[in-house]
Amino acid sequence: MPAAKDSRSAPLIVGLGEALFDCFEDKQVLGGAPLNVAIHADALLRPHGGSAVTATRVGSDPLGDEVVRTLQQRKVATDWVQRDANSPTGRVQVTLDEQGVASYVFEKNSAWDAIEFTPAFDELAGRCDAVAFGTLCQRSETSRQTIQKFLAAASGAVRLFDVNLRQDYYSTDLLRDSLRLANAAKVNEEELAILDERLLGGAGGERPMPGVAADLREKFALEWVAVTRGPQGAALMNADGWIEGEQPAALEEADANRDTVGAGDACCAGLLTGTLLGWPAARTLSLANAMGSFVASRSGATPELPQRIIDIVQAV
Ligand SMILES: Nc1ncnc2c1ncn2[C@@H]1O[C@H](COP(=O)(O)OP(=O)(O)O)[C@@H](O)[C@H]1O
Ligand SMILES: O=C(O)C(=O)C[C@H](O)[C@H](O)COP(=O)(O)O
Repeated sequence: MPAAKDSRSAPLIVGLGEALFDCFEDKQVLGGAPLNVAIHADALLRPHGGSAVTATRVGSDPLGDEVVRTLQQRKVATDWVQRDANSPTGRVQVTLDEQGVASYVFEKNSAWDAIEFTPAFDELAGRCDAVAFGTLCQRSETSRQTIQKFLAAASGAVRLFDVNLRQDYYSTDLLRDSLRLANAAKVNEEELAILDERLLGGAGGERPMPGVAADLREKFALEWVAVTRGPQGAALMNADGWIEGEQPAALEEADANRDTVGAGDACCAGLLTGTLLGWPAARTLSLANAMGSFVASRSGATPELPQRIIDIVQAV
């Protein structure tokens, strides 16, 4: 795994992007990859004196208030939550299939689209140890520029591109540019096949995953490429080759109303935590799988972590 920026004892992770509400048929749940990563990573790093935050922008509306209130309840600092008086907090319509697998339709022109690269963001970028970002948070020209500036200022950090591909919001150029800004990537199987086809000249889905991950890693000079594979768990390609962790738990004892929303984000929190704590890749992947399967077994993206997961991070 890439080493943390230095051996500081209080690692700091930033989830950079849009905090939003996942709107299901019968409920509205706070989410958005950056917020999910921040809440989970903060809980994981706390026993080590570390923390995580989200750098985001929400409306000056009741949903924006709820974002701030939820972060406060989960003891995540809100200093980098910008408020926008002119545009609403983001919302996404989520539809679940019979397996609880989600598809998304995003509402346009949300507060995030006007995210500013402020001196406070600059200061945060300069001292964080890891930052996670995706494609969705680069819908507007303003947000694209803010992401670029933040990542340039975070040049010493682990910069994880979690592709989080939503079909309406990506172009090949955006994918290529994002991979160039990153030094690590997390994709699911479908995203890996799309990147193979679009950026590596593959037929898409025909080549074995380790080979595609190795080519992606080499082409974009990434330290590692993690591939999430649903119930098979995550694996990653780094300088040592293709590495697997302990498999995720089956979802037998899962909530009846479970959904997979946020499983990938929880996995990212585990990947970044293990990386910053200097763990071997296999152990990091085991934590990522424990996180992913726990969140996949529950409703919503940010259930409170059980003690058995905190025990994994606490054990030396
Ligand atoms: N059905 C499942 N059973 C056990 N673990 C799961 C299941 N679905 C997801 N996970 C865990 O969550 C991680 C992320 O899920 P996945 O659906 O592959 O990613 P993404 O949400 O990014 O598309 C997996 O690597 C695995 O650890
Ligand atoms: O921000 C986004 O990209 C969203 O779609 C909002 C969702 O709350 C999560 O991001 C779901 O993420 P995963 O299920 O882990 O892939």
